[in-house]
Amino acid sequence: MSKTRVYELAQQMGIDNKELMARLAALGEPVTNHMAVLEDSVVKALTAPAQQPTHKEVSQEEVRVKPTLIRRRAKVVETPEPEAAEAAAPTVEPVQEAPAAPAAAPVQEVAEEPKKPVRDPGRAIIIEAAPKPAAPQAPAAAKPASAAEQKPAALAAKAPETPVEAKPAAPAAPEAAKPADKVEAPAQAPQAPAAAQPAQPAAPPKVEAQPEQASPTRAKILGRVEIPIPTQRPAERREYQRPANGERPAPRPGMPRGVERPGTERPAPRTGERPAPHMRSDRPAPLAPVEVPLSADDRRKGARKPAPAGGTDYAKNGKKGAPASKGKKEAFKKPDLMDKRERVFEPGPRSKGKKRGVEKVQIGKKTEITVPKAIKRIIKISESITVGELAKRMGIKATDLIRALMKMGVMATINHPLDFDTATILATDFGYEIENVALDVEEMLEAEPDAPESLQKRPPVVTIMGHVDHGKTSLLDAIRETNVIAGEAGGITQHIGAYDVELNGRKITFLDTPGHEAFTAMRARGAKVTDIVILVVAADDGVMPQTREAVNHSKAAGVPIIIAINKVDKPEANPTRVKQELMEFGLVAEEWGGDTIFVEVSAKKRINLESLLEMVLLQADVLELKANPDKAARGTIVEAKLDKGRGPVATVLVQEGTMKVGDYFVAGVHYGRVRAMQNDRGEKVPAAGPAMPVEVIGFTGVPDAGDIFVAMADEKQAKEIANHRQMKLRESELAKHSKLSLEQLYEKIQKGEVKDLNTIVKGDVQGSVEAVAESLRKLTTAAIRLNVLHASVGAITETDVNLASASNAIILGFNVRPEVKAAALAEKEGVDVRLYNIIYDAVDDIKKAMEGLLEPTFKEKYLGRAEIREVFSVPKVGNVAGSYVTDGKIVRNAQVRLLRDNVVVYEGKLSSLRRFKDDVKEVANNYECGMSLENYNDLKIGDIFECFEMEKVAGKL
Ligand SMILES: Nc1nc2c(ncn2[C@@H]2O[C@H](COP(=O)(O)OP(=O)(O)OP(=O)(O)O)[C@@H](O)[C@H]2O)c(=O)[nH]1
Repeated sequence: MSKTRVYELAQQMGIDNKELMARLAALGEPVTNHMAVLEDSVVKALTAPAQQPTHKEVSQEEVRVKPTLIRRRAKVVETPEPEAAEAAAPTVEPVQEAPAAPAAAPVQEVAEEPKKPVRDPGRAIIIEAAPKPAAPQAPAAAKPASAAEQKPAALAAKAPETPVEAKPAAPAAPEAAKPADKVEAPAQAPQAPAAAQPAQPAAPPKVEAQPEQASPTRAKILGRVEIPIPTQRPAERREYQRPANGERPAPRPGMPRGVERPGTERPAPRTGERPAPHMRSDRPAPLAPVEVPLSADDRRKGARKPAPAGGTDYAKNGKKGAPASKGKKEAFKKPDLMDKRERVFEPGPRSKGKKRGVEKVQIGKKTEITVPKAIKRIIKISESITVGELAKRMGIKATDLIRALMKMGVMATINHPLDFDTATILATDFGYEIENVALDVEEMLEAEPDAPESLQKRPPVVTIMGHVDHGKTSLLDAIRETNVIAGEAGGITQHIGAYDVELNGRKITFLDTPGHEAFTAMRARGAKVTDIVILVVAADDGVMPQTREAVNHSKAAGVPIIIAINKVDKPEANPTRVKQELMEFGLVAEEWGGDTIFVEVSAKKRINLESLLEMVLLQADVLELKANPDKAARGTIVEAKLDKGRGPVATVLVQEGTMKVGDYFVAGVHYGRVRAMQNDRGEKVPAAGPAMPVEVIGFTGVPDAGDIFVAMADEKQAKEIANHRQMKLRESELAKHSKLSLEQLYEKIQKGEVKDLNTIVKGDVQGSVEAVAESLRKLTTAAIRLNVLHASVGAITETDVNLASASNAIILGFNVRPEVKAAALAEKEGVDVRLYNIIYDAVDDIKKAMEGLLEPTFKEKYLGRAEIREVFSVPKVGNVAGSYVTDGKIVRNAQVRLLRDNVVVYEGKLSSLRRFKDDVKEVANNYECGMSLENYNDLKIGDIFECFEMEKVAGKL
């Protein structure tokens, strides 16, 4: 003992090197590092004071119970706490290598002890603590057994008794010495609390010796709980049983948390084999001497807590009390909470129980049935609503709604748009009401009927139509120029899509979009702009196909026609023939007893232009065209464009009211404020009255020709309506449905929605067109009248589709095809285009549709087109067409028809389809290929192959 180093002494005392160094410094023996050698006197000085202040004395009482067993009882004499001394449990140490016997002994010995402390749960810890001072001794006894593992423990055990003995052991197993030192510390501080704390590391060797019986551990539990708890692993068992009976064992709440865990803390013995000076269980021990005033309970807690908590060294420096009380709180509260939770949520012992419990609670909440207030059961929709949106607003699953729809015979997806009626029926089933707010918006925009006294005469709006080259543009220009020269000179003519001319102080507005295409396109958009149509027919050419079309379009729109027989200056002009030809359309000249105005003019020679205008004014008088100029403006967009400098610009034809600069307005899906207006002569105008065309700047977007323009009271309103329309547009695009198809006809007839069936007939020869038209007219019944709006020779054009769209008509084609653009437009507009080879089939279809018997089972699906660029004659094969695929694709096994000037000349199958020398299944767009037809050799350059296939369609009726 002559040489004791700082770190050794620190270990012996169970304190940090630093702390020891601090104490040394306090003693006036400063050291520089932990390796410094201390004199015996210094060591004594350091260790002695710890004993003096305490009022406790610890002595060992050894009794050799058996030859292999020594019972050591630590006698603690403590003035304030005599119980502690009593509580000092006897420890039994195995002597020699006889693990079984000593193991049994301690149980017996210890079992006696708990009796006292059992009354107070806190005392249970004393019982646990009691063996601890003895525990170090146990290994001491084991030491001779020369079990290397036990060495440290043995040293530790010996240390308190005969430190001199322990010393030699230390060099032999320096590592092992550490635990010994730890244990030694309490020995040096023989007070009960100090002794209690090191117990934990000391106990393990016993357990190791007796792994099966683990008597020390068991002893603790038995002493602590005093209920019939199984002797083996009580803590674990309790843990396991807890969820099963849903409640914790009674003693638990009263017990500090830390106490319970030692049961699970079996690995503790390792401390014996693997010295761990840092372990928290050791820490309280060295500090114990300083904490003399602590109660026995506190000491116990302090001793127990660190190990199970595996936590920090909060037991130091007097903080001990706090965690202990916290532990109690937890001990009382947490089990309560757990119990509640278990009772409520945990049906079984599984850990998943918690989750399940949570789920159950949620399910419980969901089952609450709440009926929304009446006001909340009204769903406002605009025109249409998707299935998903309706379900969302009703708070039901979309699948439920889809199921309800299926019951109604409607197969729908979540994005399927529902119209107002369907939505109403569905919503009623679910206890909701549907309110159509779209109607409100449109109602807001509806023109109020004007009081008769507020109406004033307005200029007529005229459109010029006619066949190509009959002089429409020339006539328009002639009228305008004449008028400009006659009127205000100097103005720079602007093309704004419309202009007005003046005659005898009266104005006439001309729409500068000659041709019935524009007229019908605008009408198809719902705009009724034109009051009078001037039909130009060249006197030298007579009635031509487009003349007929123009007549039909005008008639379909119900607009009166004035015939301008043009080019009368020409020598070959024959106005009488024109009059005769037009009689066929019911346009009979006045001098021949009819009511149609005919004017013979010459645009070139400016002949009779004034009388033409006079006739227009006369017709306007007949029509009594009037409007109220003293209200907010309403009109139609005639033309619109995006100007680089000015942004969106549109020509508005005011139809009623007066438009002023600064007015807010809405036009189609756009809105804006009139920033500036100018007329066709480029003059700025502050206001525009009825029938006056003006170019307006101030749109937020480019509107479409035919959009209705309405001046609004304020911007907010205009914006709201425009947004609403945009939404509606999107919805209607989604809900795109045909205007009228033959399949729907019967249904609509039944509902009384259709009184007139309008058709447009197109054919390859005039004879068949007339025959079809005549046959169709004969189908007229009392319930439904069949109108042939237009019948002509040639391909189905965009104009035909527009007319059909505007008049809700069906197009019937005989041996003709729609032009590509026309087909696309028909698809877009939802116009039903039916193509036939036999007249009988067409008439029969209409008849069946009217009777509700139409059962279409196949529908043609267009695949693509190829144009013949070259024709080769191949021996034994026949003619092969070198073709170029211009649209879609050509498929070898699909059906094909050969079109010559859009007239079907052959329909059948391909006999071959090749790319270079290879037979191919299909050829895509923009590729060349060789094609030949089965049993048909008349192929010509410029012919078109149209490839299609027949698709089976479920009968809709
Ligand atoms: N002799 C004579 N020629 C005329 C008269 N009106 C027009 N033309 C001529 O007829 C041709 C066609 O005139 P346009 O005004 O272009 O006919 P359009 O109907 O507008 O023709 P598209 O715009 O192609 O539909 C021009 O060469 C004109 O010079 C006329 O009154 N007399």
